[in-house]
Amino acid sequence: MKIYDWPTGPYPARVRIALTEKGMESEIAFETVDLWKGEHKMAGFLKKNYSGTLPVLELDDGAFIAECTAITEYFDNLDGNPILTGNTSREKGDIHMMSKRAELEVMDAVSVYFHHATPGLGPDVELYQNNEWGLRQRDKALRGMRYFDSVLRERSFVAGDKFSMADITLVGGLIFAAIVDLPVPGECTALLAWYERMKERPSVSKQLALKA
Ligand SMILES: N[C@@H](CCC(=O)N[C@@H](CS)C(=O)NCC(=O)O)C(=O)O
Repeated sequence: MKIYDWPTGPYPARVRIALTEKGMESEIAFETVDLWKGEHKMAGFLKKNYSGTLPVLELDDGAFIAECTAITEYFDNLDGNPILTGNTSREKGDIHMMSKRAELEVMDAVSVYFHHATPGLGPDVELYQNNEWGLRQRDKALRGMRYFDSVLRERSFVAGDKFSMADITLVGGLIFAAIVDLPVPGECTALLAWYERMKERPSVSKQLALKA
């Protein structure tokens, strides 16, 4: 199996963290696609992933799976021990909901801020930018951080009492926020404490040690 990615990219980080949690990294070959050169928007890559984003998993039969959540689910179920995406219907529902929420309210919002209200990947790649939309999404991300702070005041992990894909998604959001200099508001003490705990996990610390 092969993953097309950008090693320090915040979305690819989610899949790399999941692979380390599953102990599966050695089973995967990684191929870098240069975001700064816009290689992810070129015709050859768009055949692999219509959305023109990283990461993308290529299976041994030549099929492609895009989207961090889909790739994580695929790996998590390969060994019949889905520790990241849930065993029971209830766990699966809670994890899916909270992971989606971490994407919508934090990670994707930070991404829109990066692509629209900062230079993003540069003028050759960012063909349309809307500063006002980007700034609104920055504010949405900050509201999302406050929401997750309230969640983490009540529980140890994003989707309940166990580490899951939902934690990985929120970690990805905070990795991206740090890249774009969007700090977690200081009053979000539960979110900040949770993030410190996440950084103690080998999967997360290994990812954070990678340098751009
Ligand atoms: N919904 C996608 C988003 C992936 C994504 O935005 N990846 C970033 C890499 S860090 C990317 O390809 N950005 C380039 C762009 O949007 O032009 C997923 O979860 O995999």
